[in-house]
Amino acid sequence: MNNINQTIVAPTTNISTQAISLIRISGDDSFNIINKLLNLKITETKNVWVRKLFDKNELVDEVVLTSFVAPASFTGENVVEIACHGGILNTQRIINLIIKNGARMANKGEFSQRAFLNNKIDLIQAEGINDLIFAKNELALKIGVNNMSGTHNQSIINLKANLLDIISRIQVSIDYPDYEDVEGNSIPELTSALSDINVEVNKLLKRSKMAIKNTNGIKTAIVGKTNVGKSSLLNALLNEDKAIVTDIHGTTRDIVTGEINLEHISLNLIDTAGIRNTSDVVESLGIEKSFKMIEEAELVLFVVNNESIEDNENKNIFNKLTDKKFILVVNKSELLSDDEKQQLLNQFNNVVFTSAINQDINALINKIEKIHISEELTKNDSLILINIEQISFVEQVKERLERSLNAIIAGMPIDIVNVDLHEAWNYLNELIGEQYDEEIIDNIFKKYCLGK
Ligand SMILES: Nc1nc2c(c(=O)[nH]1)N(C=O)[C@@H](CNc1ccc(C(=O)N[C@@H](CCC(=O)O)C(=O)O)cc1)CN2
Ligand SMILES: Nc1nc2c(ncn2[C@@H]2O[C@H](COP(=O)(O)OP(=O)(O)OP(=O)(O)O)[C@@H](O)[C@H]2O)c(=O)[nH]1
Ligand SMILES: [K+]
Repeated sequence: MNNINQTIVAPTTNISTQAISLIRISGDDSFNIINKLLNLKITETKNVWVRKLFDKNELVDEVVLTSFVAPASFTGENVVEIACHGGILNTQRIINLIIKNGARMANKGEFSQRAFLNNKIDLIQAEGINDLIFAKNELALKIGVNNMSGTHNQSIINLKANLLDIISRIQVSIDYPDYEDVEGNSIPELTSALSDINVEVNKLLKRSKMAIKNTNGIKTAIVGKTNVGKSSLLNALLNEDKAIVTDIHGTTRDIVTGEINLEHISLNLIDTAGIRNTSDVVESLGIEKSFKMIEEAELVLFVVNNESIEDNENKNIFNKLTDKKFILVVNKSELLSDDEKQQLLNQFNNVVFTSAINQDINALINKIEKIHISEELTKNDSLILINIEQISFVEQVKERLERSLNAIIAGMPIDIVNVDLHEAWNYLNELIGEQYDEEIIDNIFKKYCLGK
C-alpha cells in the first residue's frame, strides 16, 4: 500500500520540449512545500497566483500556481499546481526541488487513487477517467466521459437497492419461517424480482462486452485469392504504404498487420497471403497461415474481384466462413458496370464494393461499423463498462444471481440462496468501489498515467 500520509508530486504533462508543463502537488504539506520556494508566500486558499520560484536565492522560473484547499480539490487534499515553463530540464528541476523540500514522487494513478480513497469519485468514475485518456475511438471516449461524470451510476445504485430488498425479504423468511406469506415473500415473487435484476445485469454485461471488443480492436483478417487487392486494401484502410503491392500474384507471403480506429470501432487488421494452388514452399506456408487467420479472426474481409467469385479457390474460402462474421469485398469495382454490381448484390448478402486503388473504401468502413455497432452502444443512455476488471465483477454478479435463481426454482433451502445473493451484493459494491481489496485497488490505479 502506498503511504497516503505523504505529500506527493508528479508532472501531469509529458516532460518534453513544450510551452508549459503542469506539475501537481497533493497532500497536507502542499502549501508549506511550495512556500519554501517563494519569496512572496501564498495563503491556504483556493486561488490562482503568479509567482517567481527560487532555489535558495537563485531564480528558477516564473510560474502560475493554482491552489485548492482540502477537501475541495480533485484529490480531496491540499493541492498546489505549478504551471511552469516547459522543457525537460526545467520541469525536472522543479520536480526535484519539490521533492527536496519534502514531497515524494507520486506513483502512477496515485492522484486518482487518493480521489477515490477520499470519496471524491467512485471506482466507475475513476476508471472512466482512465478510459477517457486511453480512448482510441469516439465510442470509448464517450463511454469514458459518461463514466467519469457518474452519469449512469444510478443504475448500479438501483440494482443494489433492489438486490438488498430481496436479500432482506429472504432474511425475514429465514428468521420467521412461519411468516411465509409476508408480502413479496412467496417463491414466485422472489423469483420474478430476481429475474428482473438478472435481466438488467445481463444487458449491462452484453453491452459492455460488445463495447470492450470494439474499443480494444476487432481481429480482422483480409483474405482472398492472389492479386485481388488485399494489400492495397490494407494500405487504403491504414492510409499508409504498409504492405507491398505489385501485380505479381503471390506478393504477400507472410501476414502484415496494422491498427485502425474508426468512429465506433478499432480494428486489428491482418493482411494474409493470397490463396491459390502453388508448389512454392514458402508461399504454401503463408497460405496455411491465411487459413489459420480465418479461424482466429473475429471478422473476415473476403476480397474478390468480379470474375472470380465462383471458382474453386473462392468456394474453398467460402466453406471456411460458414460460422464467421464476414464481408464480401468486391475490389477493383471501378471496373464493374452497374449491371454487374446489381447482379452481385442480388446474389450475396453483405457485399460491398471498393476500389482500393482509388482510396474508395467508404462503403466497407460503413459496413464494418454497421455490423458491430448497435444502438445500445451509441445511444449513450445506459452504463457501459470497457475494462476487464469491471466487466469481471459484473460476470461474478451474474453467476451468483443465476445460481440463486436456479436454486430457488429447484426448491433449495432459502438460506443457501441468500449466500449467493450476498456475494452478488458484494461484487456490486466492489464494482463501484464501495467495498474494496487494497491490492486490487493498487493494481487498478497502476495502469493510469503518472500524474493522473
Ligand atoms: N489544472 C487542472 N486541470 C484539470 C484537472 C486538474 O486536477 N487540474 N483535472 C483533474 O483530473 C480535470 C478536471 N477535474 C477536476 C475535478 C475536480 C476538481 C476540484 O477541485 N474539485 C473540488 C472543488 C470544486 C470547486 O472548487 O468548484 C471538489 O470537488 O470539491 C478539479 C478538477 C481535468 N483538468
Ligand atoms: N484496377 C484496380 N487495381 C487494383 C485495385 N486494388 C489493387 N489493384 C492492383 O491489383 C494488383 C494486386 O494488388 P495487391 O494489393 O498486391 O493484391 P493482393 O491481393 O495483396 O495480392 P497477393 O499478395 O498476390 O495475394 C496491384 O497491381 C494493384 O495495384 C483496384 O481497386 N482497382
Ligand atoms: K499481388
